[in-house]
Formats: sequence, structure tokens, C-alpha cells
Amino acid sequence: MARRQVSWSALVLGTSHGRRTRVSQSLLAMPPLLLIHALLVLAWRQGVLPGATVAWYVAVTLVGCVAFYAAVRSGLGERARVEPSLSAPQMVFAMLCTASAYALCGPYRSALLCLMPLILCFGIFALESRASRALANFGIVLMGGVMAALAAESPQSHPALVEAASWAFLATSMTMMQVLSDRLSRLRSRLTRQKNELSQALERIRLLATRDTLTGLLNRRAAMDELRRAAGQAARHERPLVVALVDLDRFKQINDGHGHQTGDRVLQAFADVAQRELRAEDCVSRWGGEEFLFILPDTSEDEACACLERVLAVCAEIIVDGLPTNWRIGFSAGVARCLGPADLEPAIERADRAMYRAKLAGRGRIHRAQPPETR
Ligand SMILES: Nc1nc2c(ncn2[C@@H]2O[C@H](COP(=O)(O)OP(=O)(O)OP(=O)(O)O)[C@@H](O)[C@H]2O)c(=O)[nH]1
Repeated sequence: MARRQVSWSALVLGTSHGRRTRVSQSLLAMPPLLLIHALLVLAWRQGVLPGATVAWYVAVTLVGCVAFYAAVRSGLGERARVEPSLSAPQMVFAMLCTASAYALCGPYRSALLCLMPLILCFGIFALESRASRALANFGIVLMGGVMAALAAESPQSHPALVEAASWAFLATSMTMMQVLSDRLSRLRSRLTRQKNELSQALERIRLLATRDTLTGLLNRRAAMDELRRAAGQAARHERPLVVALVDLDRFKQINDGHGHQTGDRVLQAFADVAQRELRAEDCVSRWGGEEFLFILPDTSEDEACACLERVLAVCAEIIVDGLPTNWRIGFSAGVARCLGPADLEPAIERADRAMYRAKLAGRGRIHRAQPPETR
């Protein structure tokens, strides 16, 4: 039963939160419209207006309401890149319905006056100040015109003074409603701006917390998170996972001989090359200083070594501003297989030891770690 209700509401209102809100708001026009219909039926029963007029009014207004419902429900506004709840056209339509009912209702017309300010409320959440001001003015002029025409045409049933007083009250309450709506609209814009600034700030904080500012690579903390995630996935799918610690060779010489900024450029160039040479599912992170951790899912140690050899070859070709053109950027690396989620730190330690062996063996080479049981 509950599932049936949910699917009915999804059918009528849609499933996305925004669409549901907009469609429900559009359907809110129905109760006042049905009241107007009831009032017109009452006026017909009392001989104030012919039944055919009531029938036409009911038909036209219902068709209009259904058309707006269908337009909002189908997302026409979103597709046409206009205000998606179609508030302004719906409000114009509602004002025209109210004004024509006012003209038809005879002695019951004053009951309709409260609807005009109410219609303005529908624009509070969707319209910019200029649009809602224009709509308020439209409503005031429209009702002024209808009232003036009624007073001129049948002064007995629509005394000019009564119509003028009604119009004055209506114009005042609509203007006041417009002022309040304007304030709410400004508040809404400020809140939207603050919300955007907050999400930008959160995104900046997220980047600062997870990225190394110099190279844009994941930092050490984020790399550990990534390794934890990759190890979990590798264990679930029973696939190999390899980590590699890569340390640039004789980096101090670059800093000391060619300046810290040149050193920074080398780090950036290396990060670019490493990212370019690896697959999208691999991860390169800055482990610290001139040290980098590679996380290579679904990769054997042989494949990891081949991949690092390729990166080493490309690095040797890098030309960095501030370094002599014959300078070969190189690194030493240690490769270790990660045996599961409980083997993260030990695998990195094994890779670290292998990397130091590569340094001791003369640099510019890649060493495999000893398997844990034969250490
Ligand atoms: N330019 C720059 N230098 C850095 C950065 N982080 C660390 N370093 C420097 O990197 C150098 C690392 O030097 P060492 O640990 O002696 O390593 P190395 O000179 O590469 O020697 P080997 O690893 O033995 O080949 C130090 O001088 C650090 O100051 C950085 O962000 N930018």
C-alpha cells in the first residue's frame, strides 16, 4: 500500500526534489481556482450570469491549469532554460483568471480581492525583484482597468466610489506585499551567494587537505586513504596491488646549484610526466620532499617495474628551465607488492628499503622489495 502511494506521488509530482517542489507549488493554484468556480456557480444559480459563461470560464481556466501543470511536470522550463517553475506566466494567468472572475461575479466580487496579493506570494521564491515588481504593477493596472470598466458600464451594481475604494486598498496591499517580497528576494540572493561562497571555500579546503600545492598530486594523508581503498578493492576482487616509492636522484644538487625554484620546477615536471605515463586508475602522490608514492592496482611487480622504467626513460628527456640541457633527471625506486589491507605500512617500508638499495647500487634504477617472509 505504502509503495503504491509512493509511486502515485512520483507519477503526479515527479521524482527529483526540485521538480516535486515546483509541481506542488503549481498545484497550489487549484484550491483557490475551485473556490472561484464555486462562487461563479453560486452567481449563476442566483441568476447573476448565464450558465454558458460559467461553463466557458471553468473549461478555459482548467485547461490553463492543466497546461501549466504539464509544462512544469515535464520540465519544459528546465529544457527551455527559463525559470523552471514558470512562475511569471502562471502568475499572469492567475491574475487574468481572478480579474475576469471579478468582472463576472457581481455581488460576490469582493471575495476575490484577497487573491491578488496572494498571487504575488507565488513569485517570492523564484522571481527576481524586477520581475515581481512588474507583476505587481501589472495586477494593479489590470484590476484598475477592470474596476473602471465595470463602474463605467454598470454604475448601479458597481458604484464608482466603491470600486475606487476597493482598488485603493488592493493597490496598497499589493504594493506592500511587493515590498516584502522584494526584501525576501534580496535575502534569498544573499543566501544563494553565501551558499556558493561556502561551497567554493569547502572545495578549497578539501583541495588543501588532500592535495600537494606545488605539484597538485595527492598529499601523503590522501595517498594513505587511496591506498587503503585500493587495497580493499584488490582484496575483494583478488587482484594484485603494487606500491612503489620513487625518490629523485641528486635533487639537493639541483637546489644548491640551480636554485630552489628550479628544484620546484623539476618536481612539477616529474609529477606531470608520472601522471601522463600511468593509467587513469593508477595514482601518483607526493610522499614528501622529492619522494613520491605510486599506487598501481591490478599490476604485477614485473609490470610495475616496466612502467617505472618507462617513466625513468621519459624523465631523462625532460628539459626544465634553469637546468643545463644535458641534465638528466633520474630517480631510484623500490617496488613492493601489497598483500592486503593489513599490509599497507609494511609494504611501503619494504618499497622504501628497496628504494635505498637502488640508491646504494648507483641510483637511476628500480629494485624489487624482498618478499616479507624472506626478509
Ligand atoms: N625545491 C624544492 N626542494 C625540496 C622540496 N622538498 C624537499 N626539497 C629538497 O630536496 C633535497 C633532498 O635532498 P637529499 O635528501 O639529500 O636527496 P638527494 O639530493 O636527491 O640525494 P639522493 O636521494 O641520495 O640522490 C633537500 O635539499 C630538500 O631541501 C621542495 O618542495 N622544493
